Amino acid sequence: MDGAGDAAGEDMKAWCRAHPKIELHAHLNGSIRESTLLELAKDLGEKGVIVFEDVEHIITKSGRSLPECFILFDLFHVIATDHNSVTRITREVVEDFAAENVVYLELRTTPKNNESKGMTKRSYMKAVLDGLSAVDTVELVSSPFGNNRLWCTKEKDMCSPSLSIDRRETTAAAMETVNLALELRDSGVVGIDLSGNPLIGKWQTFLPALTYAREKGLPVTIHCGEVPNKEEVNAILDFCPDRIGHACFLDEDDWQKLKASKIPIEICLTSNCKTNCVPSIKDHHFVDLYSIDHPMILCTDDPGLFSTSVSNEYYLAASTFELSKSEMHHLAFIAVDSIFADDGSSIFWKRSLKAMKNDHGI
Ligand SMILES: CNc1ncnc2c1ncn2[C@@H]1O[C@H](COP(=O)(O)O)[C@@H](O)[C@H]1O
Ligand SMILES: [Zn+2]
Repeated sequence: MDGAGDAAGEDMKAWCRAHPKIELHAHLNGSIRESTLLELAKDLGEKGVIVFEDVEHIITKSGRSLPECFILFDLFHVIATDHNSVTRITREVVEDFAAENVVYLELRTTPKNNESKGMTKRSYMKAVLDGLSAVDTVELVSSPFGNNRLWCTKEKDMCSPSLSIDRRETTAAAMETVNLALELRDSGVVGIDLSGNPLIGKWQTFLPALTYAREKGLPVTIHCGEVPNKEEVNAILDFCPDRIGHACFLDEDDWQKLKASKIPIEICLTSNCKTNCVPSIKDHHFVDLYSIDHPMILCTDDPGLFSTSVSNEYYLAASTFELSKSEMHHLAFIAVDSIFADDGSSIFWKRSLKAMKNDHGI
């Protein structure tokens, strides 16, 4: 790239970082700072719970296949699953998103039982909610429009948690998670996610809990087509979730169904590339979906695990698909239509972004 190209790239990078953004697909334990993971692992090493030297290189390794990611998550859960560390990582993760001008964050996490730490799904979620309350005000990057206006003055309120069902769980355990989510609605929980190793578990196991969530008015998002599984993709599309994540391995007839359904898709460019779910970013299904205006949201999936950020995902989209600032602005803005928070806050965020649009004539 020549000097002018470099400068344009740097300008777009700064613009993507400073632009107000919405993140709708991030897993708490996939978003932990590497420095925190290393520190917690070192502590456990000193206590003799793990051998630090054995895990250090696994934590810092950058390229990982999809199966390797799930081995790593099991390690993260050993390192980070006690109440205090859950509270700490939640606070840090939200502050990190806020620091790059994420104005609304749906952070999902799998409530966990861990008898050895006296942890139940409920106490795990209490630790997460404590972390949200402990979020400090973050100094936001300045606006891309030359003033220093803050778009999110109360970072504490920017995060709406969702509860994940892990594909390793039974129907009863999935049901317990949905009941917990319903119980915690007043504390800000906004939805249910189905995630976990896509090679494990059967759709029929989770369907009763997902149907129950829907009956109770709790929005549902589902990891769909992360590996080829036509039968399941079909069943998910028939269920018609409020959003889906990934959508990498779909046959032509599934694509037609998905496009007709207008179900918003959480797009995770780096995650899909690093786990070899797509051959390269330029071959990503984003291109086809963008050309027909299908609702999409640029997301990170696991910013810690994949060394990325929402700003970086925006920059990747802008630079790979040659999108202008105004096209990127449109992409950031339409994400508001897919958030799970109730109408009031949805309208609020929409207004914030609209005000910016009017003020700056974008
Ligand atoms: C890479 N693509 C992915 N596909 C499917 N599930 C994923 C995932 N990335 C993360 N998770 C799910 O999120 C958990 C970690 O966060 P929490 O402990 O819930 O906060 C993982 O154990 C897995 O169940
Ligand atoms: Zn995910």
